[in-house]
Amino acid sequence: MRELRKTSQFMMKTNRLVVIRHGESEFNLENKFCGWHDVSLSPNGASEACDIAADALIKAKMQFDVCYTSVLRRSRDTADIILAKMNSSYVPIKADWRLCERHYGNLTGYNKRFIADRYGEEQVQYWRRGYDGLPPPIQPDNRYYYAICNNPVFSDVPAGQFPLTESLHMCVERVKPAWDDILDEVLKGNRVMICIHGTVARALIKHIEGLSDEDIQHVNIPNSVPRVYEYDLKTGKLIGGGIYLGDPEYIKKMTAQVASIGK
Ligand SMILES: O=C(OP(=O)(O)O)[C@H](O)COP(=O)(O)O
Repeated sequence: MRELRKTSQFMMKTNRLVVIRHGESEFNLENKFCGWHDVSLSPNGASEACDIAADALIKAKMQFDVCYTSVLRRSRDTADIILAKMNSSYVPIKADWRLCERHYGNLTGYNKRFIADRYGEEQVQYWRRGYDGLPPPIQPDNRYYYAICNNPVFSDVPAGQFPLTESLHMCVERVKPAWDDILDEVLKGNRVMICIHGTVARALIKHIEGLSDEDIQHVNIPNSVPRVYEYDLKTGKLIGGGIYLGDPEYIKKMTAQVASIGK
């Protein structure tokens, strides 16, 4: 991906878009698969949204006209915190179920190390990062099954489309129509922030950047680090970006932590 432009060349009219993963959640802290379970940010996650995400956006002099989130509270709360710190709480937030995290099936709620010890690291990494890796469907005896099925935040999910598990591939197909709506906003010149989740961000990034099924397996998204894209408003083409805002050493460390199965 090319670098963002530093100066206005040939009077090209462009618009920037930010994709960001929510701050650390309670399940991120406990190293548990989360997916469609609706957990809160950890105290550290709320601080990250304020001190890492918002500060990076303020430093880069970014402002927004509209923000997209999933319907899950870790995504919405992160957007609220960022916009408040930017003195931009007036920015409308559009919560869209199609931007929810990948449904982690029956892995939901389990510690990743526990699952790796039971099924082996190779199998777990395939479930986590293989493009067609499909965890076993969630079962009624999973302790989060009823909380997920009965969560009213999912009331907009059309009948027949409520998943019991999802691969990254399925997540890409779910996110494409939502992305078409978002790209319309970007190309109208509205400044958009998308505040979402690790795997649905990978689905979006694969689609936006045209990454191969193989290459996306190696992409890991740290919490609370803004990733910027730039579009040519005349042609509608992506002309730069996929660039993180923030301290490269911090980003490298946090990305490695996300890639790891952990303890
Ligand atoms: O729900 C999740 O992502 P989220 O914390 O971004 O919402 C996943 O549990 C992240 O786990 P993974 O990085 O092993 O795919």
